[in-house]
Amino acid sequence: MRMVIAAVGRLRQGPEAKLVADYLERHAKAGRALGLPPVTLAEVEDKRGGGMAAEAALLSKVIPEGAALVVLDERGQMLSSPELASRIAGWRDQARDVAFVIGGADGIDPMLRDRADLAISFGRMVWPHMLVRVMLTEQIYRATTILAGSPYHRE
Ligand SMILES: C[S@@+](CC[C@H](N)C(=O)[O-])C[C@H]1O[C@@H](n2cnc3c(N)ncnc32)[C@H](O)[C@@H]1O
Repeated sequence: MRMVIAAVGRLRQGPEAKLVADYLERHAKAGRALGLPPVTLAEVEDKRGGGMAAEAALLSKVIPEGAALVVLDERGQMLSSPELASRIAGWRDQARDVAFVIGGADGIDPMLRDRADLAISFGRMVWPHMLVRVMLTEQIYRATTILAGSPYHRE
């Protein structure tokens, strides 16, 4: 199993990048005993102004073939943290790769969005993509702690 976050745009050094690195490191440590791999971050950037279609083409190149495709989208489903944990455990148990996709300023091209296995919403409000990275990495770490039975997550 591989776990990838495929995101449009480059996250420069700063508080968001620090938080993302911290959650990814915590997930990597906690996930080892559970058979969960570290999450790799694949950033794509279209410098030619090709819009969402060009971004989707770049994103498709970094999404492993056959991976469960999870798009982050305000129109998606609002999962609980235990529900996300159980989805992740399911992909692990099927030895299936998973790719979480975060779009750019205009969102995710409908061609890519429509073939997603799952669309996750962090509420109906639109968040900046770098904050979505922070929230997603925290939720992946939280899911890992739920699977580990550690007290980080409390209902
Ligand atoms: C600035 S938003 C783009 C919003 C754009 N209007 C759209 O239609 O998707 C950049 C990316 O952050 C993610 N995002 C923003 N708000 C979100 C939310 N509430 N839930 C899940 N993902 C969100 C999505 O991946 C989105 O493509």
